[in-house]
Amino acid sequence: MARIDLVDLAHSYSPALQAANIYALKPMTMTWRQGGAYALLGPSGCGKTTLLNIISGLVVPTQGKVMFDGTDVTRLPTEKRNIAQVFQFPVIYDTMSVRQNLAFPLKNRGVPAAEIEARVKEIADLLDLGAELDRRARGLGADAKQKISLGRGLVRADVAAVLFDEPLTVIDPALKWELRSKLKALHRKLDITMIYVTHDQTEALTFADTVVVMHDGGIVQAGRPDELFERPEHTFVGHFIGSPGMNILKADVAGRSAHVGGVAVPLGRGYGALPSGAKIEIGIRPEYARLTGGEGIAVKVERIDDLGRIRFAKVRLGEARLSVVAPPGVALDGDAARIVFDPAQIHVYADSRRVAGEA
Ligand SMILES: Nc1ncnc2c1ncn2[C@@H]1O[C@H](COP(=O)(O)OP(=O)(O)OP(=O)(O)O)[C@@H](O)[C@H]1O
Repeated sequence: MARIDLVDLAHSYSPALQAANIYALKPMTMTWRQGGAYALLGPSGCGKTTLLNIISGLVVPTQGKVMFDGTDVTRLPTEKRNIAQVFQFPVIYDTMSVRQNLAFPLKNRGVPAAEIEARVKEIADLLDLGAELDRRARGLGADAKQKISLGRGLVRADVAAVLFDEPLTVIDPALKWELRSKLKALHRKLDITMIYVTHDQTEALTFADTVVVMHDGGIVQAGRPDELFERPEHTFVGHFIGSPGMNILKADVAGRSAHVGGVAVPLGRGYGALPSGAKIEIGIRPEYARLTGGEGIAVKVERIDDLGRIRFAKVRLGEARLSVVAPPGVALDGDAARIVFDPAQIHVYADSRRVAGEA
């Protein structure tokens, strides 16, 4: 168990790339607290695996330090870092039984037999592998094999951290939900620092208590799932989290109102001088904008998507397109309609970063 500090860390994969100022990871400083459940979330190519490999020791960063509980481990090889890793595909011994597979990391470190037995049983029960303990791994399906991999990653109580790299990729969709909940329960019980890499927001939001969102080699926000939803610090977070994502609209902002395509939109906070020359946008989640029976801003409805529990309308406001809630009972007369926003839920962004505003 450890607290992990990344201090002024950055990485470029070669001197030539560095000379061209191309960094897979841009300079960052952050702390992963002991016992935290983190998800590292972002689209393909944003630098998640690079960051995970720097923490595990597979990659030495171009710049900066990795500290485990205050000790500099930047140049320490993986096997000396006392971490466990779970990859996309099962890493197990086919010829061994499930029990032997789970016991292996403990046996390797000379843990007493009675302790091994108890720990293997505990982990097997938590992962619903209790009935398979004496079966040979070879005969099991992909799901069960990956469960063994997860178990091998979690079986040691003394690890600094467990790193998961898209661990549920091979798991049947119906089982994914269950395994995610199990991992969360295991985290609560075991009090181990866990870092879970994924590009899937549902996986990240259901597993983690802190979601670290990466974009283009940098961390754009680290926060609780509700913070990412309610107060995205970067337009990328607004757009990437949520389904549909946040509406981001070009605007002119002065005081407590924004102008979007010539239409005035009242804001819940006041904005003094915004950085001159910056790109100014407002962001509003579809859940906080809705079609009305009469009042509000005139828009053109392009389509309605019925998601069962909720309906979203895609509407056009001048040049901008946005998603808004279409409440039950709101009758549409042709494609012309009106929408209202909840002013308290509108955020203002300057060059993609949220501006706090005054109450
Ligand atoms: N060995 C390498 N040499 C040069 N560039 C690399 C190398 N590995 C990764 N990159 C580049 O670094 C950037 C970050 O890649 P990385 O694999 O960390 O992203 P990722 O978010 O994990 O993506 P994915 O989900 O596709 O694995 C990308 O632009 C990638 O092309």
